[in-house]
Amino acid sequence: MYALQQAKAGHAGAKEEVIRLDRIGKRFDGSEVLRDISLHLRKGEFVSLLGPSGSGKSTILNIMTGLEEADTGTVSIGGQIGYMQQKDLLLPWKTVIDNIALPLDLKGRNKKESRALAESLIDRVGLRGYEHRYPGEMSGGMKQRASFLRTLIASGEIMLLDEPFGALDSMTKSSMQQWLLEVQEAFGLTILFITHDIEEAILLSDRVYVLSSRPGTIKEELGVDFGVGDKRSRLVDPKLLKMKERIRSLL
Ligand SMILES: Nc1ncnc2c1ncn2[C@@H]1O[C@H](COP(=O)(O)OP(=O)(O)OP(=O)(O)O)[C@@H](O)[C@H]1O
Repeated sequence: MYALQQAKAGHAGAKEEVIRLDRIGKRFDGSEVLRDISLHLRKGEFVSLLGPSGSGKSTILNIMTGLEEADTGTVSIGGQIGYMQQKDLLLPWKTVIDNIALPLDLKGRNKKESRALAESLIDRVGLRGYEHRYPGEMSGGMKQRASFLRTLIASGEIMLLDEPFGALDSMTKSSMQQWLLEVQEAFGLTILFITHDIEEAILLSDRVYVLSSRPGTIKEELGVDFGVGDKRSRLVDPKLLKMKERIRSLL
């Protein structure tokens, strides 16, 4: 898998573009859902799409992955995409390790090799000791980490994450955010992250696209650069509040 072979290869600041959408438009049943959406991601970036419900965020990811077709505009993708959808659930009758290896099984890969690869990465997602548990025996955060690893193993260096932490309580959410930044660093991932949560977008991202709805358009693209320390220090930075207010005024 490319992402694993290229671990630590990509970090924010690298310039190569891996995704570009140019002037995308989309209608469903005659109703305009997306208008003139242009955005890009550079290798190693963490970019968020922040917007109200119905602004077309999931549709944008569906267009990137080819699940939906744009009516107008162009899509360029330069890498392997992994897509973790909102409804991405683990199969309750399979153990964690079998759930993680499932996409490889579906691709017809050797079962032993698939499990060995899943095993080798289980520490990275903090699930050592839980490999043979069933999803029903695990917390929401653990299930999300297993689901994330399943997506990562199946695909590649670009991860599209549709509200992965939306259903988690605030303490779990905050530890998962930290975990995600560490995994991004370890695997050199490029991440496009959908969220409703303004603070979450600011804490995690290098850039944020703010969308408005009906139809979904990009209201603003904001660079998040507080200048000092790692992203965790943003939590206590006075600039956080200002930026939150600014984004709230756009929504
Ligand atoms: N396949 C489809 N057929 C018809 N309408 C659709 C389809 N997919 C999405 N829509 C509509 O397009 C609009 C945008 O949906 P989308 O799920 O992309 O928004 P979103 O910003 O991701 O919303 P949320 O934050 O609630 O997940 C909604 O009004 C939705 O009902």
